[in-house]
Amino acid sequence: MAWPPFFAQSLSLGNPGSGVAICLLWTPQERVLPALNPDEYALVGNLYSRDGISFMLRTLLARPTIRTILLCGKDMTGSGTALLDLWEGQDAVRLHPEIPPAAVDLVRQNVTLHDARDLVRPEEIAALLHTLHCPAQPFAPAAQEFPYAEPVAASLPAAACGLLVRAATVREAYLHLIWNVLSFGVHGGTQHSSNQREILDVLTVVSAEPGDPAAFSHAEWMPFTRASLGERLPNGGYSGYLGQILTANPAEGVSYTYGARLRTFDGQIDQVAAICADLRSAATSRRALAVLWNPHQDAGSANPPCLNLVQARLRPAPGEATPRLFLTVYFRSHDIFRAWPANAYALRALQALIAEELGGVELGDLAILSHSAHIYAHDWEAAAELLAQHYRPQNPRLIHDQRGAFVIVLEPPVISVRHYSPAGEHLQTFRGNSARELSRQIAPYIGEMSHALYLGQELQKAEIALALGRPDSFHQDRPLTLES
Ligand SMILES: O=c1ccn([C@H]2C[C@H](O)[C@@H](COP(=O)(O)O)O2)c(=O)[nH]1
Repeated sequence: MAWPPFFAQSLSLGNPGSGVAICLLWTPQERVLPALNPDEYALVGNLYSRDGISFMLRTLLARPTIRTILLCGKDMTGSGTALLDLWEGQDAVRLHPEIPPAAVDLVRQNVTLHDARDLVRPEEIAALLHTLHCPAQPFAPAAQEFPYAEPVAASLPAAACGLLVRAATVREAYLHLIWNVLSFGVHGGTQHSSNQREILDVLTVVSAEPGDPAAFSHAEWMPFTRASLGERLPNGGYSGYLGQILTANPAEGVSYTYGARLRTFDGQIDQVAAICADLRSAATSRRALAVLWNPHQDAGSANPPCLNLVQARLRPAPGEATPRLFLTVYFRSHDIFRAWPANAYALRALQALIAEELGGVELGDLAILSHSAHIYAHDWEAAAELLAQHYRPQNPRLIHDQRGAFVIVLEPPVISVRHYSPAGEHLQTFRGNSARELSRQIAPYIGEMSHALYLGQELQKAEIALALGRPDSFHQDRPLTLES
């Protein structure tokens, strides 16, 4: 059996006859090892995370001759404190479930932890080690090894609030949203019977969904039919769900419609007409706004509207001269799986209707801010199945960075990086000696994660070509040509 069984490359072996292991926490081994006498320890390693404690136990049990652990080095993330807590009998650390409690007890009872946390000076660690005379002495009759299963996390860590999702169409955005809520949504109860996963304040920006309902990106696998969404009628009206949002016609079986709130607020105000009038009188207006929350009716109501605010803006898109019509909406509560796409299509139709009223302006982005973006527990399985069938992560090379492009050129002894706008205008130039230095300089100007990863790889290639004295071997987007 190979020992150590895990992370062997990250551990330094000394004298198998010693019963001492040194845990350096976050302090680099290469700083400390030169000062130590390798006869005086069996093993030196780090402990960066709480998960590492399980691997430490596995290593000790796989060759049960280590009787003292010298715990020193910088305790950056509290992993050292967690280790001590475990030795003191607390159950605060989640250990790998395959390690039986009896095996954990065996280690705790037979291996002494020598607490010298935050001792970082190599000479001081060496001096302390010298005082710990502890030969290898078995504390168990045989080695114990346990199976190891990769973890499957139920929910991944993320910021408490705020997520930006960009997509060309409602269909594409819908799949991204489901993936995000299932992956990062916080589990919790609701006022309804089912539990949910929820992200707070998700801003979804849809840039290229057609405004004409006949051309919507609807797919037959969405949880509502194309027929129920409705269409534009020859008389200028709308049928189905579109009718409920764009017209004041009452709908059967619902206590209110968004259309009634938009078109006849408090029984009288046509807020869509008001938005159009406002933008017609002042194209730069920031006051073209409709509210759907009516305090007279909604405070304390059992069924208040989820869509609360709609704002329209006329503004040219970057690099363009003529204004487009942008629409931003706010939902206090959004059922991402069942309601989001139908809401999004109807709002795109509303955006198109306002643009048409304003003389046929082009559509800008539709921005939907969902305060509570959730998927109910009874839909988790169907939502996951939908992803399995239809969600393909985007090819990072095809994601367009609206903050521009970077061209890397070697000008020995420096690397130069030219920043261009999406329209090809040269904006600024950065110069530096290493990939790390340039990464730091350009990071604030990169708009997409995939673009940052790509540039990191290209910069590293440029640095290697420079270090090898072969600047000719570097061409951005091509492998290094070192053979010739
Ligand atoms: O246009 C709508 C109407 C309703 N809902 C969902 C959001 C919530 O899941 C539920 C309303 O529940 P409360 O937030 O009021 O508890 O309906 C939407 O997502 N969009």
